[in-house]
Amino acid sequence: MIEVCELTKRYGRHTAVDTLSFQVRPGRVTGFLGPNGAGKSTTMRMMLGLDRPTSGDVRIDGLPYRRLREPLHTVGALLDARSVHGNRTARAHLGWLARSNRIPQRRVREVIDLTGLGSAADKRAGTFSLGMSQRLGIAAALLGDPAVLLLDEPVNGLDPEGIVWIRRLMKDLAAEGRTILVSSHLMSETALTVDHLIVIGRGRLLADTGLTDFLDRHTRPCVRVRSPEPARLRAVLTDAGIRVDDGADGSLVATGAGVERIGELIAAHGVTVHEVTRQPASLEEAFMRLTGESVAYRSGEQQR
Ligand SMILES: Nc1ncnc2c1ncn2[C@@H]1O[C@H](COP(=O)(O)OP(=O)(O)OP(=O)(O)O)[C@@H](O)[C@H]1O
Repeated sequence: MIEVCELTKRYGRHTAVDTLSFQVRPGRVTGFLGPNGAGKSTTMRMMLGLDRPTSGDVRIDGLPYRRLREPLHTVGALLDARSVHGNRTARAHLGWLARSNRIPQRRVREVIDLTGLGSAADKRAGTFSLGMSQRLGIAAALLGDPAVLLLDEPVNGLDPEGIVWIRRLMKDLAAEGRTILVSSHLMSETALTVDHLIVIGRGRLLADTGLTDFLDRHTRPCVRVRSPEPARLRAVLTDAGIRVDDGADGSLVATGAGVERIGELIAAHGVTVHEVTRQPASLEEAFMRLTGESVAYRSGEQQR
C-alpha cells in the first residue's frame, strides 16, 4: 500500500505537487495519469525518497522510504530506463544490484528469464534499444520480489509483443496481491491494463476512482447506427435532441443517448436499420474532458 498525505513540492515559486493525498491499494493495477508537467514523476520520486517533499509525506507499507530496512524487497521502481551505466552488461548490472542488497544471484537469472532479456543479458547496456533498456529496468525493479511496484512509462519503446507482455505481467503481479502504480500517456493501453485511476493536473488530485466509473462520469454514450435511409434516421434522432455525426462507411454516430433510447426511437418511427452498436467509451476522451482545464502546457500557448 502507498499512502500519499498532503504532499507538496515547490521548486522556487513553482508548485509542482500541491497538497496531494491518495492511497494506492494492493491487488489491483492503478494508473497514474496527468498531462505533461502535472507532477507525476515528481510524486514518484518523492515516493522513492529521491526528492524531499516541501511538506506532507509518503508512506510505503506504513513507512517513509528512508526508513525501509530493505528497500528493494519492499518497493521496486522503473523511473528512467536509460540510467544504467552503459559499459555494464545487463547481467553485471543486475548482479551488482543483487549483491549490494543481499539478494541471491539465482534471482538475477530468474528476472532475466522473466523479462525476456536472455539473449541480451551479456551485452553492454549502452548498446540496448529503448525497449531492451525498459526490460532491464523492469528486471531491476523485480529483483527484490517487492510487494510494491512503481513504473513510470513502462511501455515506452516496447514493441507490440513487449506491450502485451508488460500488460500481462502487471495484471499477474496485482493478482498476487501486490501494489502496482503505473504512469502512462498511452490512454488506449492504460484502459486495457488498469483497474483504478489516479488523475492529477497541475500537481492537484483530479480523480481517484475505478476505470469504469471514470469512463461513465466523463464520457457521453455513443451509438453507431447504419441505415439504408440515413436522412430519415438523422432527422428522427436530431428531432429528439440527439447529436448526430457522420461515422465510417456511411454510418451515423449518435452522442448523448444509449442504445435503448435509440432503439425505441427507431422502432417508433419505423426506420429500417442494419446496425445499432454501442461504441466503447474512450479513456482518451474522458481524460481530455477532465484535464482540459489543467493542462500546464498547450501547443502554441504560453504556460497559464
Ligand atoms: N528539478 C526540478 N526543478 C525545477 N522544476 C522542476 C524540477 N522537476 C520538475 N519540475 C517541474 O515540476 C513540474 C512537474 O514535473 P513532472 O516531471 O513531475 O511532471 P510529469 O507529470 O511527470 O510530466 P511528464 O508527463 O511530462 O513526464 C513541471 O512543471 C516541471 O517543469
